[in-house]
This record gives sequence, structure tokens and C-alpha cells, in this order.
Amino acid sequence: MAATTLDGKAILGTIKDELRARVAALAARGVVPGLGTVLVGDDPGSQWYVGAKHRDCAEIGIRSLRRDLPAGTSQGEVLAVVRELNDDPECTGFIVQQPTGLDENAILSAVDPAKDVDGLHPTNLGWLVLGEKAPLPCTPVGCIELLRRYDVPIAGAKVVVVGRGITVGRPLGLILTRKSENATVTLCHTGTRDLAAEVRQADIVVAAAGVPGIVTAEMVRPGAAVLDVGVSRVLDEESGRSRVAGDVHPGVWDVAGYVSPNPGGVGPMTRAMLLSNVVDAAERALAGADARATAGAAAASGPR
Ligand SMILES: Nc1nc2c(c(=O)[nH]1)N[C@@H](CN(C=O)c1ccc(C(=O)N[C@@H](CCC(=O)O)C(=O)O)cc1)CN2
Repeated sequence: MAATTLDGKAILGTIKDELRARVAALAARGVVPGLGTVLVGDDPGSQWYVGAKHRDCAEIGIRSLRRDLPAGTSQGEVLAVVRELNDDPECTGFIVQQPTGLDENAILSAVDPAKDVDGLHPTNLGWLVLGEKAPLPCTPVGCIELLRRYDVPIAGAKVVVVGRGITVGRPLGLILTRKSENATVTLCHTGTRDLAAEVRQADIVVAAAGVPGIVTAEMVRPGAAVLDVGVSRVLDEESGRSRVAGDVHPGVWDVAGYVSPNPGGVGPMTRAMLLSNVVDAAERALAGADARATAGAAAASGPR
């Protein structure tokens, strides 16, 4: 069986078209959404991701506020940039690209939760745990959106997530078990005793451990949907150059019903969800301003 490709790159294109219309509607009200990024150091992967995020923004009319800081920038200097973006009215929302090599929890905590378009601020993760509406982390929502766009059933599905990281595995478990998603989730990791036995039960497998090829064909139930999220850089024997290796072994394509390629699957969906979070934040800010103006006008007209 040859699996259907869950084409994240194509879906990113569709989502950009959808968001372009919402950005135009905001522009008609005089609002231009702005995405800020804070990048520390010169890691080529991180530089590529941040560059891609700003190219996406340019394509749909979101303003870019890019803050690239040299390797060796101190925690205090990064926090100063975070405060600057918190206070900048042109910045609708921003992210601090990970990894920074610094105290990431302290940096995340300093971001204004209303501008946290990564959905990783402790307040927003807390709202997620409590089941309240808040910005959600981009990769987990990107996984769910990719499955939805290909009509892969999620409600009632048994999902095995491999990886307990804070940007993917842990929040994905929380999101998928909400009533609106209604999946049953097993959260596995590199310490799971019998990973193959767990994965074999799954209708949907999300491989996000960052271990090349950790999910093999023998582990996958025929017809299951498999999302390859893990990114490792390995040396390509043939070309002698570095390339991305995912967590899903190529043999899985012969067994699964759906597979997301890597690259070309969940990575572009992460970018799509970031754009979506920025547009959501701009719409929320405008709705808040409208509500305040209406309340002000009502108060000014006095009691009736
Ligand atoms: N602040 C954050 N930092 C990081 C996050 C995050 O969500 N927020 N996630 C990852 C990296 N990431 C987003 O920043 C990301 C990963 C992958 C892609 C992507 O489009 N990848 C392409 C291929 C890229 C390549 O060839 O190297 C693809 O998969 O097709 C975008 C963003 C860690 N840091």
C-alpha cells in the first residue's frame, strides 16, 4: 500500500490564501498585523526558520519586526528586546526562536501573554490545561489541522504521540484530549518500555522524539496516519552534505494510510499556524478596541 501524502506545503499555501482575505479585512479597518521575532545566535536551521516566517508574512501582508541578536547576547539583553516588543504597538505578537541557549522559561515568562503567538507562555499553557480559550502552540495545532484538511478522523481515534517536549508532544496531548478533539492519547517518549507495542495500537502516530527513524514499518498498524515531526540534521553519505532526517523510517510509507513527509509536512504547518495566531491576535485586539469604543460612547450618552 502506498500512503497518501499529507502535504503540509500545499496546505500552507491554502491557509495563506484564507488569511490574506482576513488581513485585507483588517487593513480596511486601518489595522496592519505585525509579527516580531527574536533570534539569538547564528544556528543555520533557526536562521532559516525565522527567514521563512518573515517571507510568509510578506506574502500575506503582515508587517515584520525582526530582531536578530549575535551569539553571546546575555539573558538581560534578550529580556530588554522582549520588553521593547511588548511595548511596541506595531507588534501584534512575537516569538523568541528556540533554542536560545539561555533560560527559556524566564524569557517566555517575560512575553506579554496577549502577544504570545507561540502559545508557550506559562499563562497560555495554563489556560490550555484549564480548558479555556488561549493562543495554542503552533506545531501541535499544525498537526491537527493537517489531519483535518485530509479528513483523517480525530474524534474517537487512538493517538500515540512519541515525544514529551514542550513545543510539541506535551501540549499536543492536552489539545487532542479536549472535548472538541475527543481523541484518546498515549504520550510515549524515549523511556517508554515497549514503544512498538504502544505505537501498534494507534490510528494516528505523531513522531516527535527527534530520533531519526524511531518509528519503523513493523510498529505501524496498516492504514494508520503517521505524522513525522522530529527534525535531526545528519550527514548525507552520497552528497557529503547535511540533510534533515525525520523520526519516521521510509519503510512506513508501505504500511501506513497517510504519512506527512519531512521536510514538507508538519514544518510548513507550524508556519501556517503562526500566521493564523498573529491574525487571530490582531482581530482580538480590534474587537477589544471596538468594545471599548462602544462602552465609552454608551457612558458618554449618559443614563436613559
Ligand atoms: N519559538 C519557537 N521555536 C521553535 C519552534 C516553535 O514552534 N517556536 N519550533 C521549531 C522550529 N520551527 C519553528 O520555529 C520550524 C520548523 C520547521 C519549519 C519548516 O518549515 N521546515 C521545512 C524545511 C526546513 C529545512 O529544510 O530545514 C519543512 O519541514 O518543509 C518551520 C519552522 C523549533 N524552534
